[in-house]
Amino acid sequence: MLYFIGLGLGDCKDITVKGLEIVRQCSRVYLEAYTSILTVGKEALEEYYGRELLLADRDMVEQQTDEILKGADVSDVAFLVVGDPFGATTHSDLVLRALNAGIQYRVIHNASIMNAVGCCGLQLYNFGETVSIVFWMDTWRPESFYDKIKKNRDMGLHTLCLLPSLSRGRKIYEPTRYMTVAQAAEQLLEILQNRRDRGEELAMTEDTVCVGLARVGAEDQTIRSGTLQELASSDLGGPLHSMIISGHLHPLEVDMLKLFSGPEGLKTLKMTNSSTYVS
Ligand SMILES: C[S@@+](CC[C@H](N)C(=O)[O-])C[C@H]1O[C@@H](n2cnc3c(N)ncnc32)[C@H](O)[C@@H]1O
Repeated sequence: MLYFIGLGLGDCKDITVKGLEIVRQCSRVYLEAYTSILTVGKEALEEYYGRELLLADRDMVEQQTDEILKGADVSDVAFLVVGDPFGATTHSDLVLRALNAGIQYRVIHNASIMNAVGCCGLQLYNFGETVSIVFWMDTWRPESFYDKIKKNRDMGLHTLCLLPSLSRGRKIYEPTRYMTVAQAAEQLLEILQNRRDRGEELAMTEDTVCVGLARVGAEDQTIRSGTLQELASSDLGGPLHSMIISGHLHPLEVDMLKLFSGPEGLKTLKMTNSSTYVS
């Protein structure tokens, strides 16, 4: 049996009881190490689970699948994924390859960033398509995520933006580079300026209400609501970060966001339903 086991978002203890029992009885346990991370690191997981973990980077999962599947028809193998195995991650290819090789599989679910973002008070019902923001390079500066945000906002929907965390390779579990909420907000501000220069009708402005979320589920989880401009100069600490661009805001959502509006006096500002702050 191949078990896909979600680890949750916070630390080693977020694995479910069912997941932990399976990890302890499997013959091999792989830790998927490229779509997300737990900041506690591999060693802490190994100590808590009482098992050695084999790192599975993108190359292994996509090109050396046989190594993961070896013997899973006659013994149990676990494949651990941070968050939920099917939350903003697709391991369908591994599922299909397992079935093709005559290997059964089971999924042990856990919390995902896709649902945990509800902690900021924005209703999950009111979210549109999730987008992934990418690191810009000198000559490669795609803006397609902005167009998706625009589609969502045109329908009054919030947008969850996942921010990249790039792992250096197989032997290194911690990402060497991750995008902060401030960097994502800066990229969006630049796109807004580009689109304004082109005379386009904008999806949002510098004053649109956004939410930055860092290390959701961990002890030091940090949530910050503010305008896009304000988030561009925020510092939410270490990885991982996500950001939400609000759509139409229900009064209850506004009340919740005010809880996270920071020390700089934003609490004296009122948010309107048009998703902008007014003084
Ligand atoms: C490709 S998704 C993988 C999601 C994972 N399978 C899950 O179900 O949560 C990884 C992205 O989700 C976001 N993310 C994951 N965990 C997070 C956390 N604890 N706090 C904030 N953002 C997080 C980050 O933007 C990160 O780069």
